[in-house]
Amino acid sequence: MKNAHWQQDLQQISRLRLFQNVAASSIDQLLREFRACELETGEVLLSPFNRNQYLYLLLDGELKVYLGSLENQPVSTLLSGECAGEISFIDNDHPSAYVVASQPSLVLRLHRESLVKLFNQSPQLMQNLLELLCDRVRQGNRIILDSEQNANVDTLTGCFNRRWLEHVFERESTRCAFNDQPLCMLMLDVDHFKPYNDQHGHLAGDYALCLVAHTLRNQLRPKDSMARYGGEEFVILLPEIDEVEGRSIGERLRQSLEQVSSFYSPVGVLPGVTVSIGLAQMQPKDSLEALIARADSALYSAKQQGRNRLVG
Ligand SMILES: Nc1nc2c(ncn2[C@@H]2O[C@H](COP(=O)(O)OP(=O)(O)OP(=O)(O)O)[C@@H](O)[C@H]2O)c(=O)[nH]1
Repeated sequence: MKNAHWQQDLQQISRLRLFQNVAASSIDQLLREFRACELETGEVLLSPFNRNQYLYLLLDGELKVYLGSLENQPVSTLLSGECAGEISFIDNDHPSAYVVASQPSLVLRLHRESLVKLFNQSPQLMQNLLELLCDRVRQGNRIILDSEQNANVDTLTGCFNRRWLEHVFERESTRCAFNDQPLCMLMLDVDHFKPYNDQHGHLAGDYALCLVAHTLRNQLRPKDSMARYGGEEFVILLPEIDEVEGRSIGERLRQSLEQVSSFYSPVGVLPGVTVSIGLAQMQPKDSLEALIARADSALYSAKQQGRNRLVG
């Protein structure tokens, strides 16, 4: 990082979030504590491995924020007017993220020794700093929520995955048991999927799985839950549905796929697929494992009996 010559521009400074509503007379005095520096593209401004002593204000250019590793996707982009390093500037600890210049950038930096001076000179500036910190906390929470959600979603089909099924079963089984309501599980497996892949290619197989997920999901109620349980296996939870009704729902789902003789995909027109289905109704005190074991054994029978059918 090189020191830069910077022509003080009060109008530009008063637009910075940190200086909003700070009296112009104070800004002039406060700015004496700041130094201007230039960053080259790719230069690492903050790293969790180096203690940070500075608060940075981005005047020009762009900074990217990375969590964990520089190999990851950036979690946010800082544009001119924004701050970097405020957390480690205040708690005098290591930064929690990498901040890297993604363009040649100009920053103003402030050493933490000046913190007390700022505190005395401008309560408004300290309030702005606190608001910036609140933004960071909220942004961090959003990142946690997003990554939690991604960890629950299967990237190929957009269905929820096995991890999420565990979570939702806990909730739905407790709710149904409490309300004295039944709960049914359907376990579905695509028939002859290995030969399908062998004949049409793995990518075609991927599109067939998307077709299955899309066709099934479109027929479910909002309170039903569908997860991709494994490669070509899906699990559906039907709260407040008993075995009899579950059978007719499963049968309807099976038929809806049977009726798709071919479908359009980015690799051309492909034949449809059928599914075999195992059905099981939750028994009192059933664990997810126990219910899955019964649905799986019914599915095995459906395969044994010739596939493209429902057993349970
Ligand atoms: N294209 C694709 N194939 C997958 C995916 N996950 C699993 N498979 C394939 O699914 C096939 C499952 O084959 P098997 O378990 O032998 O069963 P099957 O050929 O469907 O036969 P039955 O289940 O007995 O009707 C394997 O060839 C896996 O490679 C995936 O995400 N995409």
